[in-house]
Amino acid sequence: TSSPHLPYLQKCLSLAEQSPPRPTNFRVGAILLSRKDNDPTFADDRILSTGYTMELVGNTHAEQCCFSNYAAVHKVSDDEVASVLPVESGRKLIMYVTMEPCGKRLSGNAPCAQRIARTTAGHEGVHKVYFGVKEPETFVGQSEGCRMLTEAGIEWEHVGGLEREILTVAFAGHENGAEEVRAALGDKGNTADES
Ligand SMILES: Nc1nc(=O)c(N)c(NC[C@H](O)[C@H](O)[C@H](O)COP(=O)(O)O)[nH]1
Ligand SMILES: [Zn+2]
Repeated sequence: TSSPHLPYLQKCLSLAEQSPPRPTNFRVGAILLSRKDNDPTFADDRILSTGYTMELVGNTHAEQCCFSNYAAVHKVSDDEVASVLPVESGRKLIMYVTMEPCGKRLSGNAPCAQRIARTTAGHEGVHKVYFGVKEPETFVGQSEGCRMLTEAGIEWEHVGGLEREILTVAFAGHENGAEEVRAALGDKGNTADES
């Protein structure tokens, strides 16, 4: 039986495919939604925002665009997005991202794990993040995103099954993308089943 999370990762993958290919980052897609507690079929999910890498002007990440899009709709600056995220008893904020939120960016811009963690400063914020692959070591070596989420008290979970597709899209702008996909598939934590 396939995981109920896969349709959301599939949608994130479609978002990632809209990202302009670059050798200097990964093409990633993200969704922010509100989920009713104890709702096993996710029937009452409410999509709040989506984003993909470089959707917005500048060197922007998918999760960053997801928050920025939401902030813009609610007429606040990116830094104030936490103040306009919905807080409803019996519901939690969930994020789906094709790739583990970054813990460090070579550009020095604020990493997405930090942006997600900031939503919980003084607010309920994001409760859990589901992602389809760990960040490959290409740019920053061993990824720190999950550790940063844990430190912020935010749950996270790797949902397997779409690793090859997600990495193929992520690496599309890279010189030797196919080789990097094979290497990343070999990494522990991204071992796709042999199918
Ligand atoms: N989760 C995630 N979403 C994205 O939209 C994206 N592009 C990355 N990519 C992570 C990678 O580590 C950084 O792209 C490099 O570290 C270069 O940093 P910049 O992107 O130039 O800030 N990761
Ligand atoms: Zn990021």
